[in-house]
Amino acid sequence: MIIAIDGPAASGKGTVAKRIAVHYGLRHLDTGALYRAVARDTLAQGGELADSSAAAAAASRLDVATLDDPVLRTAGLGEAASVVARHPEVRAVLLAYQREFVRIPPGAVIDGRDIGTVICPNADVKLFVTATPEERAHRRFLELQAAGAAIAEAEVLADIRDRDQRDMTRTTAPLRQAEDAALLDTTNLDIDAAFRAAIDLVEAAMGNAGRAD
Ligand SMILES: Nc1ncnc2c1ncn2[C@@H]1O[C@H](COP(=O)(O)OP(=O)(O)OP(=O)(O)O)[C@@H](O)[C@H]1O
Ligand SMILES: Nc1ccn([C@@H]2O[C@H](COP(=O)(O)O)[C@@H](O)[C@H]2O)c(=O)n1
Repeated sequence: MIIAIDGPAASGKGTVAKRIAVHYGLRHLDTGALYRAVARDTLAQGGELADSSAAAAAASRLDVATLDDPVLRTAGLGEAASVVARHPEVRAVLLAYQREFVRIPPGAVIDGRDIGTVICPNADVKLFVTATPEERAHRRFLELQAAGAAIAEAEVLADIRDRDQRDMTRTTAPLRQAEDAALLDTTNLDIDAAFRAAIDLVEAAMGNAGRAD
């Protein structure tokens, strides 16, 4: 089974994806970490984020064992990831890894920006998780603050708006809801409520009537 989850930054898609994966005993892939790692490596190798050749070279050499590097969660690498993510050459290299990941039985829960539209257009279930920019900025601010980052909430909101704009307007694989994806707005839902709503949508898409609780 393949469950594809897309949505903008800090909408809660990764949190929901991880819990759905545990619930159904599936593997989980956070594809944002791939782009963050490519940005990290491009810079570490002395390249420019805007240089598609340097970024594609970093993508081809990517060591997926480094995807749990805590530095990937910093605000700067979120922004940097959205720059390398604009290069079609980078996306082509990462597409192969993502398709291979979901192909392994029993399937996977995979979250990102273009999963339902490009990576897994035939996924069994597609969700599009969203929330208002203000709510997303607040959540990301709390997360960064807990990690010890000194950043103002207004700055986080400005970053989120910039990133939304870049992700939605790029030519290759822009962020958008797939026509057959179910919408989950988590603005007024806490994590448990968002998870239960997500399970209801997954079960409905599979033709079942079960609940998470
Ligand atoms: N429904 C919710 N209510 C409150 N906080 C939430 C909710 N869902 C997630 N969070 C928190 O918001 C932050 C962002 O969530 P998460 O990382 O799941 O978002 P995301 O969409 O995967 O973000 P990104 O695309 O940037 O990786 C985390 O700190 C998470 O704990
Ligand atoms: N499938 C994807 C996933 C991510 N991106 C880009 O990476 C940036 C960081 O992603 P996070 O989910 O970790 O916030 C994101 O802003 C996108 O530019 C992507 O293009 N496709």
